[in-house]
Amino acid sequence: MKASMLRSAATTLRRASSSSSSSSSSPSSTHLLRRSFSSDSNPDRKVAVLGAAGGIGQPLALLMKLNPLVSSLSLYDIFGTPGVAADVCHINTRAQVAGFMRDEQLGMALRGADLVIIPAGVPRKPGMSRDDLFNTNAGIVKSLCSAIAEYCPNALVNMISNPVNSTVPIAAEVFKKAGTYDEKKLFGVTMLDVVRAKTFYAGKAKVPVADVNVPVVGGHAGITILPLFSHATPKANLSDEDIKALTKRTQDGGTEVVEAKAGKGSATLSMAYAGAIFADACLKGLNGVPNVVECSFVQSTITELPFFASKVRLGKNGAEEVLGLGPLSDYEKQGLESLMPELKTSIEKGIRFANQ
Ligand SMILES: NC(=O)C1=CN([C@@H]2O[C@H](COP(=O)(O)OP(=O)(O)OC[C@H]3O[C@@H](n4cnc5c(N)ncnc54)[C@H](O)[C@@H]3O)[C@@H](O)[C@H]2O)C=CC1
Ligand SMILES: O=C([O-])CC(=O)C(=O)O
Repeated sequence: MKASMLRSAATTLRRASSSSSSSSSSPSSTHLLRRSFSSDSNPDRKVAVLGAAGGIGQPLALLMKLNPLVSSLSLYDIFGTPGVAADVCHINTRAQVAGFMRDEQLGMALRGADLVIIPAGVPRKPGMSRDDLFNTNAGIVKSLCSAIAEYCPNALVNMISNPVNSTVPIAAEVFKKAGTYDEKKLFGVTMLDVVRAKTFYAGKAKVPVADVNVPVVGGHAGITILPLFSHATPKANLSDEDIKALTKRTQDGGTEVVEAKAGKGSATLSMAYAGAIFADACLKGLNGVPNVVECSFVQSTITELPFFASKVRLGKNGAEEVLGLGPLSDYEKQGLESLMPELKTSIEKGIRFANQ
């Protein structure tokens, strides 16, 4: 790629990144590209991706390889990882890449990891809900989390596998049983909801997308996804109808992609982007960068539910602070009330499964 083309790609990505909900400058693939060519002065960090040969796993592996905060990138799947690792490792950036396949190599993939990202499991087809994935993905997540407890109990875990509203509680229970649970280190990745809310808001409000911040709270399925457009910046004078339409589109964003892919899976590229941004925020937190704030589904006391997505301050130990919801509009209050029963059921389903 010519230097001018690279500069232009980096500029586009930098603009996208500056719209993060972080109260400081948030990371992004912008950074990932721009800083790929800078010095290796950051501390060593090992990142493991479980499900690395999949639709999300492959582009996520690429984006993590571009991240200068990563010194070691471990790619694990039940098949296909030697090819993905051979491909990605030719990129002339800092991270040393290794591919691992099948159960017997899972320990090696995980040992020493600072951050484990889990996009392993089946995606939706049209007509399915995320909860329809539970029967397959719950078992996958449970066994991967048992291995994390054994081989890298101190790692941060970024859970992408659906249904996130249940897989995060499953992971928590597995870690509790193993005696390794630290609520600060377990994150359900809801960043794609934030990415979508920002994109849709910018389009409707006609403001530069790079400047937009929108927190998204609750969970990660249908009405449990609650974008707080009353907190959106820059402020815009949108009608109640506009806000309703934006909320619905954000809640149905995953389904929009599932239907467009017509049986070939769900969001992969936008999810890899969102996952890479969230992982980068976690690494920045671990490295002591101040004021890194992103939304995530975490153990929480801000509502009566044990897990809830909201803004989280990331630090050296993971989730240093779970931020409250702040004032809500009447429409958001209604949305919050409506989502609680469904989210409660999904959380309890995960906890029950893990304790069977
Ligand atoms: N949190 C979020 O916002 C989003 C979550 N997702 C979820 O991410 C998951 C993955 O989606 P895709 O990558 O599109 O699916 P995919 O089917 O393309 O890839 C999944 C990968 O997981 C691997 N896998 C299966 N069992 C495994 C195990 N025990 N250990 C390691 N790897 C294993 C498969 O071999 C495959 O390569 C799905 O559950 C999907 O619903 C998707 C989009 C957004
Ligand atoms: O909709 C799905 O099944 C995948 C997903 O979680 C999303 O795209 O938000």
